[in-house]
Amino acid sequence: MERVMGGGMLPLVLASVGVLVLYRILVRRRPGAALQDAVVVITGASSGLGKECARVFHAAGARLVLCGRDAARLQQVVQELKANSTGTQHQTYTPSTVIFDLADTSTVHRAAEEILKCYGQVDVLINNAGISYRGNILDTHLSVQRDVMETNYFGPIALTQALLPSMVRRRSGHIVVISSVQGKIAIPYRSAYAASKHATQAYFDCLRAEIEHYGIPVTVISPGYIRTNLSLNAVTGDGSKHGVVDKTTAMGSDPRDVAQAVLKAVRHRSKDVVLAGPLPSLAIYLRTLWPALFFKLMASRARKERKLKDE
Ligand SMILES: NC(=O)C1=CN([C@@H]2O[C@H](COP(=O)(O)OP(=O)(O)OC[C@H]3O[C@@H](n4cnc5c(N)ncnc54)[C@H](OP(=O)(O)O)[C@@H]3O)[C@@H](O)[C@H]2O)C=CC1
Ligand SMILES: CCCCCCCCCCCCCCCC(=O)OCC(=O)COP(=O)(O)O
Repeated sequence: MERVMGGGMLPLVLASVGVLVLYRILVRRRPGAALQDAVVVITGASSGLGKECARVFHAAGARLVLCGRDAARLQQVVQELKANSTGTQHQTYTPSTVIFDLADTSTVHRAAEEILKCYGQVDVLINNAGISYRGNILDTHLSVQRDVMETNYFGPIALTQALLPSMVRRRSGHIVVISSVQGKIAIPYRSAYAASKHATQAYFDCLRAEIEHYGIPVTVISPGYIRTNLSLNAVTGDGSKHGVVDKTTAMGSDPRDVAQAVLKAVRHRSKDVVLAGPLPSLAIYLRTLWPALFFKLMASRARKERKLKDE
């Protein structure tokens, strides 16, 4: 009897694996949703990943609303996009800009109204803007913990909540947030940043479940290190700028590749995407499956960082 079952199981397992592989190939090959004429709002579009997202969504024919705090830098992005419009496969549009500070949630409602006035609707909101932090919890002012939370968490959720009713009315739209590997694992000397990204992950996971029945997908994207100004602009425990391009940042992924991955995730309405190498990905699994080992590794990482600082 056992031999009969064993002999019968193998083809079944092989067939299941075959179906799974075929499914994955087909899913990868799906062209995904078209973005021609879609109204795409990108926060933090003046630099780094946001600017590269602006490039790829513009080239895909989206009508962009670019957001940031610095009008001149955003205008520069608009000029660059206009200059690169010729020869693209799709019809392209000159982006609109809306200037506001995400850390000042009292202005976010007005900004949302301004965003909606641009094209009368929002098809994709990409919450990308953010700042990072470096510091030791013992020496970090509570105001710094709060400020990072305002920019990375309260700002994006205020903007999302202000734009959501118009999406619900149309039963159409897509909410995207750029989180981080640090939204899934917390590493030493990043408390404010990791906490803000964990909060982001939790909020948007709740939102996904709550608005699924309106046909509005929620995509959380968690990249590893990217070559941008993030570490340069990071704040320290006393609120001053870190002002250094860290080695990890300098050796990170090309923001153009990450922007292409964001485009793909939007087209495929992916729910949760980790864009990182094998070690961070392993660390994410370890945090859930073997937390004791993960905590040991993080303590050792903290020891090493302390030693480097003391030298
Ligand atoms: N670089 C990396 O290694 C990684 C980055 N990420 C995430 O990617 C996202 C983009 O960061 P990245 O491109 O790397 O960094 P950059 O510093 O290059 O870009 C950050 C952007 O956020 C905007 N921004 C910052 N603070 C505010 C604010 N208070 N109000 C409005 N806009 C603001 C900045 O605009 P301006 O200053 O012009 O107003 C800038 O355009 C962030 O959410 C970050 O956490 C995730 C994983 C890794
Ligand atoms: C049994 C063997 C297990 C091996 C497990 C290895 C564990 C390695 C730990 C890896 C930690 C990776 C941290 C990655 C952090 C990251 O990518 O963050 C992205 C950012 O948001 C960067 O922001 P920052 O301001 O920190 O530059």
